[in-house]
Amino acid sequence: MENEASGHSTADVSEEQEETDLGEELSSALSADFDFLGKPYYSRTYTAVEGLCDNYKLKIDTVRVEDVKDVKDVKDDEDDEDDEAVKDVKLEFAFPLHETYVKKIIASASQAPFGKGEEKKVDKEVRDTWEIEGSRVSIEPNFSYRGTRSWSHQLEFYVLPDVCKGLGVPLTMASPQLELYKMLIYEPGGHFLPHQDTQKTDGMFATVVVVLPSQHSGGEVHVTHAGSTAVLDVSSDSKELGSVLAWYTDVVHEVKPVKSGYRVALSYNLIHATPNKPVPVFKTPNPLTDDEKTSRLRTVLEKWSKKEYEFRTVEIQRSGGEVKQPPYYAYTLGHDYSARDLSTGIQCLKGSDAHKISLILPIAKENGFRLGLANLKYKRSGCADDLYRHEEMIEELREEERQRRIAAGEAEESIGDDDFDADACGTYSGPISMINLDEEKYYISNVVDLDGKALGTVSSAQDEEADGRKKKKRKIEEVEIKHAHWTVLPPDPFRDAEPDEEDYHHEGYMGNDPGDLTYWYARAVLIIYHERDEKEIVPLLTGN
Ligand SMILES: O=C(O)CCC(=O)C(=O)O
Ligand SMILES: [Fe+2]
Repeated sequence: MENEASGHSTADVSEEQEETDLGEELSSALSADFDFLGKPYYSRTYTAVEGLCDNYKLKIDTVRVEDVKDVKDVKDDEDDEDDEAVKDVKLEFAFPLHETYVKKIIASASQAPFGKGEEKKVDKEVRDTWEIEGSRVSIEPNFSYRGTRSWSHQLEFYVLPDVCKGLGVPLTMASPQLELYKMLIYEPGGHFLPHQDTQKTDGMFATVVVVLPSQHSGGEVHVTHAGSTAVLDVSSDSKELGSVLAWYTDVVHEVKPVKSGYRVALSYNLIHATPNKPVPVFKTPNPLTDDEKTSRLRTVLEKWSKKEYEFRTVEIQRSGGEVKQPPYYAYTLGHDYSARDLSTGIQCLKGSDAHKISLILPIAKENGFRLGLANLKYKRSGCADDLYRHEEMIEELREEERQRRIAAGEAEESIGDDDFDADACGTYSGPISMINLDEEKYYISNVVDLDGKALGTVSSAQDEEADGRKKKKRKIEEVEIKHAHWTVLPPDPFRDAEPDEEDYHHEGYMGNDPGDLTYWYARAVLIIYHERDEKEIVPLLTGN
């Protein structure tokens, strides 16, 4: 669509060159759905070399004896302080967990209930599992191996990155947190029928289970998502090796009965840690792989970097001058961000935008491109269809009056202008649309780099030094984007959007002029340009 924002009417310009397709190719590469990264569930066994649980010991605080009826054999050597029926026994076990150890652990465990929220039930048909509160369980380095790092280090450096990658959790977000919920022990026959996990705390979006080294067979987890089921079976190396299982909370899962041995696991809640950001959800796969999508973008940027695309030049016939396409693009993002958000740079980005830009950034950097963020405003103004609407309204009222007269048996159904007072009907106040587009303009403001620093400013220290007048000048208002039909991607991004604001003026229906209608749309954009063009680009984007 040709538009006023170019500053020239179509009659003034003629295309001088073949249309370049950089804008089109870039738009298509950037519009790819980069969201497919993972699966709704994940499992892996850590190798002997990785030794997830080697050199660690399991430590359990047994409960106060008086609180537990069926505690079997937790008695410690240094026995009772008489009437205080309190035992604060700490049990410690090295891995792998032998049967005798597990029996001791079970002695201070209780039957795990199931159910939603407050309503918890124990029913061994549904769930036959022993459990111990997470707060009573810890894994610590075994004293004899001094160099061993903390268990939380193992979680942070092995388990969490693996699980996030497996589940496709965008890595630009602050890492989600693993919070120990329960220790679970399955004896032979132990199982849990199909269910979904409830969200136990705010921001919880997945369950992570660390299956500790303890020999068993059976106890595989069947996970079902979108109609297909997979089996997560980590029992074969369970004697020596630790494993991890994970699934999003909307995945239905079942723990099949343990056939032999003991399945001992730590269940963790995986909690989204970034405030005000959407909780990760599993995205439906897109037919193109991520690699294909990123390599398509890489190809476009490499070609652009090597100047293999022509930017457009048009001749202004009347003056004989020339208009050149500015060498940058503004690609509309999925979410909107305030100026304040943008001042934090890449950190403000939400969900799919965060993910997309984190993938684009290294490719852009490699090829000498700079990325920025900005607010984009789009204004469309034209004529309102108020005259037609008003006319329609009068027609409807006339028809109602005609029907009334027929029903009342009044002589004539035809109503002339004279016996129907249109003025008395008031003004039309229903919905109004635009019937004639007179002008459209795009404006850009708050252009920042990915650190949130305003484009064209040198450093915040220099900002401080600048006198008031200079500062004011730096405070960039809105700059009109000339040739927006070349620069803004994807083309015509607001075609199907609802306006964010609407402005309507009319003179009253007695005049013959329709009202003026203006629609405003706002979105954030990703700015992309080659570093060699920075000098040319900055004034265009900042007005300075
Ligand atoms: O033991 C497991 O692997 C999973 C247990 C489970 O599904 C649960 O605690 O909700
Ligand atoms: Fe579960």
